[in-house]
Amino acid sequence: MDTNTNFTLAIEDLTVSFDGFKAVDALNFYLDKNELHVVIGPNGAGKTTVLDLICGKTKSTEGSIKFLNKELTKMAEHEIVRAGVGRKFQTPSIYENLSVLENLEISYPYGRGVYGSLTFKRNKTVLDKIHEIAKQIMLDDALDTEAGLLSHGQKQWLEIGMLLIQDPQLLMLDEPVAGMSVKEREQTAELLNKISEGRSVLVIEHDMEFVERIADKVTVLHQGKILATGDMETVQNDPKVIEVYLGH
Ligand SMILES: Nc1ncnc2c1ncn2[C@@H]1O[C@H](COP(=O)(O)OP(=O)(O)OP(=O)(O)O)[C@@H](O)[C@H]1O
Repeated sequence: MDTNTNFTLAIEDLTVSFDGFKAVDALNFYLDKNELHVVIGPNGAGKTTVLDLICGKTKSTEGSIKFLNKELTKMAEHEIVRAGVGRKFQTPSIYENLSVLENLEISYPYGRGVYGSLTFKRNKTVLDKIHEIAKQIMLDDALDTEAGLLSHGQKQWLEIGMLLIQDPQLLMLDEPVAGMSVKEREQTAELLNKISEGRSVLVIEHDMEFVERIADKVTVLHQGKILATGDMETVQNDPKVIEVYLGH
């Protein structure tokens, strides 16, 4: 695709083969600003691989991934992060022996890495931002708490906060509510709805009740291809989707 688009993310003809097996097969996928899009589908459908391709962890065999009209397929992982793509993996990668505040501070986009960040003086701009994010992720009362002492759900929120502080235009989350309590799921739904304002959010999720709560759009992936895409109701009532995924 050589022309510019208004989409935050425009994926065209994206294919990746692992020893001849196409885990993602000629995928076309578009994401708007302010859109929270959930990808669902059976195990092995290619969901994680799509996120791996976007963040540069896996290189495509063919096709194009344009993020804000920048071609990502030729960029290194750290360049993609700097361009404004944040990704949260299933297991949180927080620093357990640092406080919530320090975890957020380390992620602030000045200097990179633990030593780079901590040698900077805390200034008001940074602290204001940390407080703003902490409030958003419901950890403003826990700023001095050691991250290792947080609940499972709070750890997930902290990691989301560590991405938000970098203000990504695209945020990708892999099964964000796995292992969370009912209450934490509700709070996470609210959080995700809020953070999709002004940016694009791409979520992989299996919990259909949660998907229904958050999704502006849903795409069902099956054998590396799109089986259906649209709003939740359309997708849920699609006979092909019921057959390969929801009916089980
Ligand atoms: N690096 C790799 N090398 C070889 N095969 C791979 C690689 N990564 C993924 N695959 C294969 O590609 C297919 C899609 O995997 P993927 O993890 O993307 O599925 P998924 O939809 O995320 O599944 P799940 O819901 O189980 O996480 C699987 O058959 C998987 O074994």
